[in-house]
Order: sequence, then structure tokens, then C-alpha cells
Amino acid sequence: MMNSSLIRASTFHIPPPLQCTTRDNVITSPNYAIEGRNLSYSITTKQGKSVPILQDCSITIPSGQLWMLLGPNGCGKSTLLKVLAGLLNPTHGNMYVKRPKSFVFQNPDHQVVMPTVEADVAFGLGKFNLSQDEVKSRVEKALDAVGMSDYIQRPVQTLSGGQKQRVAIAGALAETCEVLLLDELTTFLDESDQMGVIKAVKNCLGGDVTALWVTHRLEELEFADGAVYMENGRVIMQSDTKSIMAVLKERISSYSDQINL
Ligand SMILES: Nc1ncnc2c1ncn2[C@@H]1O[C@H](COP(=O)(O)OP(=O)(O)OP(=O)(O)O)[C@@H](O)[C@H]1O
Repeated sequence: MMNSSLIRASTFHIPPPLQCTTRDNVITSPNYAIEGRNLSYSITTKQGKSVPILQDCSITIPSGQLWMLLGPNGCGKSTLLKVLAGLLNPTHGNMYVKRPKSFVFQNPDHQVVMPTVEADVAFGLGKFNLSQDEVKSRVEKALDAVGMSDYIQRPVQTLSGGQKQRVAIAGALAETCEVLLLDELTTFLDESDQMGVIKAVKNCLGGDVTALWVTHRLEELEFADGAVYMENGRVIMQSDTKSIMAVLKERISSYSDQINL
């Protein structure tokens, strides 16, 4: 069995060529890095009852952009991200996600597995049969993209949580990852670490790299190109960040009225 401490972002590169695990392939536009149509996901209880977690979720994320996935606790954000990553099989629906794709977890201590930053970023490159120079060049370029070049020789246990997240993202970039699926990366981070991670992600986007970022922190919306809002296992809205913010404010105000705040 795999040691849980060895789970890291690049572990979840899903091999080509299957575009999706569902019934039909999606005919997609090259302008989109992620497309999910009518995705549903259910679990079956011990009593044999099917419980829907995602219902009929459709989502389209343009290439080269950063989009946020928002919604109340338990609405299904992480589950949708895992379906798009290929970590869970949807019960219904179709999807296309560009490859290579990587899933980066919430807990920074689950991301880094090697003793030094350099070794950690190079960790996933073993399978590519690259020369030492090529490995070095990819590691340096990836660390530069996340603003961690000065830390290349640092032992990973001396890094802050946000720095560990950035090293995990560099590992994915070194493997020429085109889609980053980022699950609440900043939950455990203080404000300066949070900003470091957001800026690192922004800096590596454009061109071939696209990111979908699950968050609870509304202030992170200002860094995004757009957002998807979910409630009760459904995608309620996908739009520019201003429109999403307006809807969220309306919902917060209606909730405050209900409880007489
Ligand atoms: N394997 C599972 N078995 C039972 N229930 C599950 C399972 N996976 C998810 N759920 C339930 O599905 C719902 C959606 O979970 P999910 O983690 O996707 O939500 P979320 O929006 O990411 O939540 P949060 O914001 O709190 O992290 C929750 O009610 C959760 O308890």
C-alpha cells in the first residue's frame, strides 16, 4: 500500500489517451482547457441507497485562465474537482480536461516528499528519461515561475506552508502540466503565505497553463478571471467575478435578514 506521505501533486497525472471516463466523448473547443457537461456523482451507502453528491454540473474553463470554484461548505466543490481530475468517476455526464493535469491538495504537508526543494520538484521527472541538464533546467524554470528560485537547496521541512504549496505547483509545472486543479490551497496559510501562493499561480498561467481553484476566501476572487458558484451539489452560476460577487452579496444579505442580523 502506498505510504500517504508519498502522495503528491504529480502522483495524480492521469495517463493519456482517454479523454473522459463517461459515456461519450465531449466535442470541445481548443479555447477551453476544462469542459464538463451534466456531470453527476453519487455514492452508495452501506444500506445500498444511492446518495447524490453532484447533480447535472456543467462547467467550461477557458485555456490560460484562473477560475475560482466557490460555494457553501459541503456543496460539492472538492468532489467536482476530483471528478475533473479523474480521481472519481462521474455517475453521468461527459468531460474533457487537457493533459497533463495535476491535482494539488489542501494540506501543504501532504505535498512535498523529498528532502530538498530541488529533489522534490525533480521527483516526478524520473519517468521521462531526461538528461540531467534537462531535469535541472526544468526544475529551475518551474521554481522561477513560482518565485522559489532562491530556495532550491533548502530542506523542505524549513519551508512555510505556502512555500510548500508553491514547491508542489513547481513539481507539476516541471512535468509540463497544462491544467492545475487546486483544492483550497490557502486554507491553512497566513495572509502573506496566501498571497505568495496566489501570485505564484497567477504567474504560471497564460499560454498553456490553466487553473481551477477551490476556495472559501472571497478576497481571492479579485485575482481570478471568472468563477463558478455551487450550491447543494449543483452549479448555480458561472460568470465573471463581479457578477458572482453580486450574487454572493445578495445571498449573504438575504441570509442576514432571515436571521435578523
Ligand atoms: N465518500 C463520501 N461519502 C459520503 N459523503 C460524501 C463523500 N464524499 C463527499 N461526501 C459528501 O458530499 C458533500 C460534498 O462534499 P465536498 O467535500 O465535495 O464539498 P465541499 O464543497 O468541497 O465542502 P467544503 O467546502 O466543506 O470542503 C458533503 O456533504 C460530503 O459530506
